[in-house]
Amino acid sequence: MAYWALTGVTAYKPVSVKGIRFMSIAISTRVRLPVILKGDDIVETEIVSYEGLSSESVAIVFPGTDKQSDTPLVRIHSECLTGDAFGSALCDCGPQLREAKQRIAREGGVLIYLRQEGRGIGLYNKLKAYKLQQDMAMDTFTANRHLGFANDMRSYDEASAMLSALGVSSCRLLTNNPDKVSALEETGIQVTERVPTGNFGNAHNSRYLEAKKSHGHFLD
Ligand SMILES: Nc1nc2c(ncn2[C@@H]2O[C@H](COP(=O)(O)OP(=O)(O)OP(=O)(O)O)[C@@H](O)[C@H]2O)c(=O)[nH]1
Ligand SMILES: [Zn+2]
Repeated sequence: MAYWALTGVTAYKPVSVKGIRFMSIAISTRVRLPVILKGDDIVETEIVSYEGLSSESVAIVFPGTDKQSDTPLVRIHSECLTGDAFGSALCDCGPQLREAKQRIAREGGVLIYLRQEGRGIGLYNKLKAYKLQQDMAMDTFTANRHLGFANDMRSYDEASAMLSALGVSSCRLLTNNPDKVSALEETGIQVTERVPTGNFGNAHNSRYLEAKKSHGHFLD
């Protein structure tokens, strides 16, 4: 199911032309956003909002993006309130987001922050999935299915449209997730290189990382 169908919010739906899906969205607001990388190391970015999305997803454009070749470094990050904001050790999202900001700040590029919490099932359902993992020893994907969802409910059509609206038609993608690479290619954004994101294992997320690996993630 597409994400906008899950959330019940109407967005402009993608149309298919010669097998490539397109979405019609437009940039709404671009505004300066200084971002703290570490200590007093601050980078001047721009945050971008859009019209026509199913949720309030944003792009963060780092300086130097337009000076790069035609293939900026891009990270498409799905929202994880627990990991991104609270520093949860149950997943690897927090360290991945920090890594992405630091790497993209070094050379320019774009961070797409998709409001697809819990792989698209939403925060409260993700917490239910955590409960099943903790009480019934289910893995992250089994817990999703137990709740009546697919393994992964995300769509990257909007991410692709957000990049296109910024003039990005090809990129180097910071990810270990093969689905993100193929989804961008299917929507007409060329991925010239998959740049691996780090392996941020700890004592609490080993089962989560193992489950991702068994579902095709490139994790060593
Ligand atoms: N349903 C569910 N979602 C989870 C769980 N743990 C983390 N997540 C969500 O998984 C998503 C991870 O997103 P990303 O880091 O962008 O993507 P990824 O698929 O791990 O791929 P990478 O690009 O390699 O990081 C976030 O939306 C988290 O909220 C879980 O146990 N159950
Ligand atoms: Zn997370």
